[in-house]
Amino acid sequence: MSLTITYSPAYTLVPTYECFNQCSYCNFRVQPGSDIWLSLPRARAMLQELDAIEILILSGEVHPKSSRRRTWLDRIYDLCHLAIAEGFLPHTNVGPLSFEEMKRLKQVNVSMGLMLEQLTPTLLDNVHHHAPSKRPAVRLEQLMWAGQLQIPFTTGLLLGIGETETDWEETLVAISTLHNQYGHIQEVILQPHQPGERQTQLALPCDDNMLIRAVHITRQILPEDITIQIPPNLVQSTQTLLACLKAGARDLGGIGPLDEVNPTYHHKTLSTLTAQLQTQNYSLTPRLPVYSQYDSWLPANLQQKVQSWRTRLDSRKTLNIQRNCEA
Ligand SMILES: O=c1nc2n(C[C@H](O)[C@H](O)[C@H](O)CO)c3cc(O)ccc3cc-2c(=O)[nH]1
Ligand SMILES: C[C@H]1O[C@@H](n2cnc3c(N)ncnc32)[C@H](O)[C@@H]1O
Ligand code: MET
Ligand code: SF4
Repeated sequence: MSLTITYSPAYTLVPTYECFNQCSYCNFRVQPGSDIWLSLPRARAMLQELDAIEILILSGEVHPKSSRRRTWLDRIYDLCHLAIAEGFLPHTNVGPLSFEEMKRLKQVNVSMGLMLEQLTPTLLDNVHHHAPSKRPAVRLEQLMWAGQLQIPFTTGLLLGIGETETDWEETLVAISTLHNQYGHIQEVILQPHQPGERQTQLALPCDDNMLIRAVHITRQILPEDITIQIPPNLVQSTQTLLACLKAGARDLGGIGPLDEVNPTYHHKTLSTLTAQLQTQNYSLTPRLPVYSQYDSWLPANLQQKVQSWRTRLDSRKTLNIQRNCEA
């Protein structure tokens, strides 16, 4: 029997690249006011004939006290609503939200996400010096609210931004503690930092051995029911990817035409990834952006859409098995 590795067939919509934070490793942000926000008609056009299930809504941030904050959140809500109307399942990751904002977006998302990055406050003196959204207390509170609101949640660690192994452990223990309380963390991303062309401060990439070590440590600390996700385009070799799987990673995250956060690091095609995984007897299979144990947490209309996607995926798999048997 082969071991199943999952990925989410995804397409990313970016409401705006403008962001009031300046994380020194970011290749995504532009100055507030210098960007034209994604309009609904343009988004509708982008969503035509996509081979995706998940729509990842990934955004730069408008300051919580700005007069434009309400318009920004409305646009995010409307984009999620549009994605659902077009037959997709939204997952929103747009930085910290107020409790009310999060509650509102729960109505139009099958899961949501926010990277914890790292809990250590030392990063506020360097990479996060101009990034108030990255204050550890603010992000921890987000994870707690998501639990209270019963939102299936994705979080993760950004690796190689100047933290120590003890910092990883501290962050992972905090995630475990919150999950033990609310049971809402479906997956944890181990995101190796990779330099791009636009970041304000040149920095080294996260070394592959460091990533493999992080997977080992993570598997030891996190509860069994949290899946470890590795973005395959950010590892430097196939060997490393296979070593991460051996160490306990089970998911490759959203795979689509463009990684908006790291646009210079392209994904391999699914058939290449499938072949590479097969050499070690892993089989690659698509999944939804919500793990099935959380289906009952979703609003009724979204439960219906998720059910029909599950049926579609199951029949696709049966077809594949039949084809393999005939071949
Ligand atoms: O294509 C990407 N997808 C990213 N995703 C998407 C992720 O791969 C999928 O949306 C989840 O697996 C949900 O199915 C994130 C989701 C989060 O909630 C938090 C952070 C990320 C980071 C990225 C990313 O850098 N690139
Ligand atoms: C959406 C997520 O993308 C991650 N992120 C931001 N910039 C980079 C980079 N250069 N390399 C890898 N990950 C990055 C952060 O962890 C953020 O929370
Ligand atoms: N701004 C959000 C965050 O950092 C999501 C996008 S980052 C490119 O959490
Ligand atoms: S990583 Fe997110 S919060 Fe930081 S500057 Fe980039 S878009 Fe803004």
